[in-house]
Amino acid sequence: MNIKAGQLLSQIDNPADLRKLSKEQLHQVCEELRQYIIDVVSVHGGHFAASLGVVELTVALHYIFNTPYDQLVWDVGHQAYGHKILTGRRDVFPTNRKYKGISGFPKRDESPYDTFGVGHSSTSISAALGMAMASHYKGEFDRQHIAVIGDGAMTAGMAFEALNHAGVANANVLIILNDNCMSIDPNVGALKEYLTDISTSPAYNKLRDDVWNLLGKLPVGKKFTRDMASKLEASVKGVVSKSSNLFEALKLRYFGPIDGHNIIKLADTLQDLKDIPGPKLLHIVTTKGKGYALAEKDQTTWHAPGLFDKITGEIFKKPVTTPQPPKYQDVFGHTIIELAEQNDKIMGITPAMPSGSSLKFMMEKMPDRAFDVGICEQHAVTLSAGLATQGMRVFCTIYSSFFQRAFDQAVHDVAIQKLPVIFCLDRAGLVGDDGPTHHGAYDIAYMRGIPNVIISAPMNEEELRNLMYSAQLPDNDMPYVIRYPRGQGVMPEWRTPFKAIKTGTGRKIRDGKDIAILSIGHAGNFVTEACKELLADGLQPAHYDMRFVKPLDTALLHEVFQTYDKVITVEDGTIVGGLGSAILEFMADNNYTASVKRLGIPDRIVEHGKPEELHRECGYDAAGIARTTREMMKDKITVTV
Ligand SMILES: Cc1ncc(C[n+]2csc(CCOP(=O)(O)OP(=O)(O)O)c2C)c(N)n1
Ligand SMILES: CC(=O)[C@@H](O)[C@H](O)COP(=O)(O)O
Ligand SMILES: [Mg+2]
Repeated sequence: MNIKAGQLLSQIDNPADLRKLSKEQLHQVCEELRQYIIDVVSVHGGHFAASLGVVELTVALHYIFNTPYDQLVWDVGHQAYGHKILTGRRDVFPTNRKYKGISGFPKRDESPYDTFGVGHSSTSISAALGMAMASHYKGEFDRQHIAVIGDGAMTAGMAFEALNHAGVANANVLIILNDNCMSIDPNVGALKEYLTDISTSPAYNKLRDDVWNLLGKLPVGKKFTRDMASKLEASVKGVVSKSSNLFEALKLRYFGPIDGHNIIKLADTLQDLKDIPGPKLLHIVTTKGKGYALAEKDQTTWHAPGLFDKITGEIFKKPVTTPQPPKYQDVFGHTIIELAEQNDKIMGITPAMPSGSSLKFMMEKMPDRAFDVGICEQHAVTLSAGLATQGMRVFCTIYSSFFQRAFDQAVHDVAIQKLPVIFCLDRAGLVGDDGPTHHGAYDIAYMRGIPNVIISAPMNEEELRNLMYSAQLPDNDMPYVIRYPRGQGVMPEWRTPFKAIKTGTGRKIRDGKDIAILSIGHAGNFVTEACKELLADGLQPAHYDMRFVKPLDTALLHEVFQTYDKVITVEDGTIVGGLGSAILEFMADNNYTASVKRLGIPDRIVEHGKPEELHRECGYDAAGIARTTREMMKDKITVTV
């Protein structure tokens, strides 16, 4: 379907075209940009509500600043669709997040306007500050550096670390705090309450008006002078003590809050702020999903709704005739409640993904035992460690790629102290459309080197339940990782009775001849499929579901290497340091020789696309496994004519 951009938008091939328009025409540009996002995302999918909320900001930024010379960094980048459309990617926008299409996030090698690659939150202030410091060093004093960060992303430690530095750095950086009171789910924490207070407090509103009056007195086109700056500071002091404004206390000039949907006010304000040197923060208030009523009303659902009918708002579900297996996240979400009903020491922690991880079920049912702590993975892990010191059995659920943030906490606070925190690493493996920033590729590799840690992965829903059950039993006194992928499992009837799985034991799924395939986790199902194909060819591979990467099931591995001289390992994770590497180490340590082929995520960045497309590209879908098996078995295949 050919989706047409509106009359003005279709003529904006880059921000220079936008800058030729009058300020009054910006209203129409905003309207057309919003409509184009709705038209394309409804048909092609992607993040939705966040981009709608920053339409006016996006237009104002590219109108006022000289991008890409002035450097604009979007935090997370899920809200940057308008930015992509205005910066030369309007016509390819329908390929957004598709295999070989443009990325759903800003990406440096995609456009000079994408100054910094993003996907994970709370990096924008550090990155923009780095750019600003480099400009200062190079004498590029006319260059502007802008970080756009949401109220959710602002809750992360990294953002505070950057603010702490920005306030004293001699650098020209503007931080725009896009406050919509939402993360993916409603934002949480004291900062959120503080921002609400600022936005509603009469003292701050008076301060804001004074500041705007002062700015309004600036002669058009005249630079903001030191004199003006000191008057502005005096006005700030006159209304509230500087130390009572968090950002002022951190030595950033604070402006706002202002209405982030008033395009003219935004443009004027940005124009004024351009002339104020040094670190400063503009607080804007916006509505996530602005301009699409259903999204404004249910912002969590419309964060990334999937395909929908833009007129009726109906979100399309895949038509299904047979009972479907649940998503792994939902098996986690329901199972933790069942376990918590039996074990009053169980608690649940998620850093900002209550819906995505399905911990929200427990948060609703047991609000004193399950918590969203904001986009704070490091805190989530050490908090879990603290709870564990007091005998709590904590299930800390984190997306595999976001868990990378908390590696040191996993080592220093959990593993060294041998605290039995249970890490449920959701979205492990290739996640699909979100691409390389979100693939859960590395967790096995980076956790495997840490002593005292158990690493497991279920092949199906039943195993996930049983691993969760086993991890919380009193006889487990070790940190316990359970990794599982995005999306559905394979068992429609998944509410199976709990059975303990002995740590470090795998299982034989099928006996075979000549070759054994060892898999970990959900990818074992690709092996099952491949085996069906191979059996039809007359080949008989054995299949073992290892279940644990650490400790390995050594008894099972001795059986494998004493029986088979050809082995394939399959994992939905990097082959560098993953299950395959662990098997090679076992072989070396035990003087086994066999031909081994490792299948998994290769040692390169895998881009975005549907998981099936990516598994195929990486050669560990069923067809790839069957192909590798045939190649290894070439000498054994007899061709009958
Ligand atoms: C480190 C990390 N943790 C979690 C996420 C998942 N995530 C993506 S967007 C988002 C909400 C961000 O909220 P905010 O910054 O306020 O932006 P908004 O969507 O409200 O515009 C979250 C939690 C992430 N991208 N990175
Ligand atoms: C931008 C971001 O980080 C999240 O919105 C992420 O895309 C969610 O992924 P899931 O769709 O797998 O929950
Ligand atoms: Mg927000």
